[in-house]
Amino acid sequence: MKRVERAHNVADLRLLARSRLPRPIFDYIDGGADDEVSLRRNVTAFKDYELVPDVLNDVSDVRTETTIFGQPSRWPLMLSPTGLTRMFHGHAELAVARAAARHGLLYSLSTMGTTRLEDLAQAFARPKVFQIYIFKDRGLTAEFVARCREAGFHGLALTVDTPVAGNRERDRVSGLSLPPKLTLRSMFSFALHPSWSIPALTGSKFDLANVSHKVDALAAGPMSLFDYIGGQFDRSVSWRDVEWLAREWNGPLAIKGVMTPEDAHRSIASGATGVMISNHGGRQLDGAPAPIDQIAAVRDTVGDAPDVICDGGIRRGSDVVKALALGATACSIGRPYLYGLAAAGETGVDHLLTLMRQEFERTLMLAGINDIAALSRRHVRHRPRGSALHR
Ligand SMILES: Cc1cc2nc3c(=O)[nH]c(=O)nc-3n(C[C@H](O)[C@H](O)[C@H](O)COP(=O)(O)O)c2cc1C
Ligand SMILES: CC(C)CC(=O)C(=O)O
Repeated sequence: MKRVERAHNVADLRLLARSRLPRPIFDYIDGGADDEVSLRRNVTAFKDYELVPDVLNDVSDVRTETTIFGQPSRWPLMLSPTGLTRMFHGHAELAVARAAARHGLLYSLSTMGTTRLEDLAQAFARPKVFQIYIFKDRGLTAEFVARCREAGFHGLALTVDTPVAGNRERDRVSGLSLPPKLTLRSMFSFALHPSWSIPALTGSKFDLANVSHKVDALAAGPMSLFDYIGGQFDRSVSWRDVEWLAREWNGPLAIKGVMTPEDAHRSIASGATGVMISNHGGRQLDGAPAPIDQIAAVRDTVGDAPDVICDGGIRRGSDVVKALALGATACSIGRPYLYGLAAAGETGVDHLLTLMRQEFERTLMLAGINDIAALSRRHVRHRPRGSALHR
């Protein structure tokens, strides 16, 4: 049995990823902003919800299919956009997208991805979403819309929680740069991981494939992520941009990084078809609430039609069941699939998606649910930590 197949859950895959990657690269995936309060809370908040089961409901056939961004999905999970994916494994975004396709799930490609959107589209016939960061060069945004339409992307996600880079102290300590460079502190860790380091430092590319034709910031040599974001991302982004993008794209559009019912309402009023409730996996505003805790209020405000996607902290299939019961259309994951990718490439992502799917289906059956449409708020009960039921 391969080592990755002995991983029984996301936590096991995380440990495998940690052993495979030089520490600065692992920390870039794993870390969050400031004191990492939101990073931890995103995960633990799920444990504050109990699942209240029904029984004797005939769960021999469980219906899990749904629609996200107007596209069919085998179950209510999608893969969030992550930048710089080639740093974690040489097969990068294509490996993740292929595994997602095998599982009948939507994949999202980041503006800051390391695969051209056209190449991804060609290799990935399944429904796909492009995530947009708005650069100071506004021409890029209009270009993305045209390129995505031409390449056959089905939806856009506009990330709005990154006007500046969050203060990721693990990256400051490790001296993480684009592309990675050796520092005195990191040299030892790179030397201990030759299978990562040799191809990485001697040739494989960290090309920001979708923007590098216009933004040549890295030409002068490695720079920190903080400097890159500070130099390139547009801080003046506002609701007018949402209205503009919704008009230009005229298709499924989610605003990623919305945390409140008010902003969710405004997103839909501005022309978006959905929101991703997200604090960027605790990598931006530390102290922001956990997405799971915001779902019910957001759903109550926007009504039944818009996509409400819970993004952040999902580590078990049972977490997806809880989010759906509270009113989410689906959940989206970042780190879990990156741990799988770093652990074993496409096989690792595949294994992760199999594990989460099994957990999801098992939880539904144990909770007496034979159709996800039947999940409702009576299936969850909020029991904040400290109750005797929690460790
Ligand atoms: C390494 C890494 C890179 C990320 N890059 C992006 C990105 O380019 N664009 C974006 O909108 N979100 C990005 N995110 C945030 C994810 O899309 C997602 O919101 C987050 O990972 C969800 O939390 P989770 O990791 O707990 O699942 C990134 C997250 C990680 C861990
Ligand atoms: C390259 C970055 C902007 C990707 C990102 O959003 C992140 O690291 O959280």
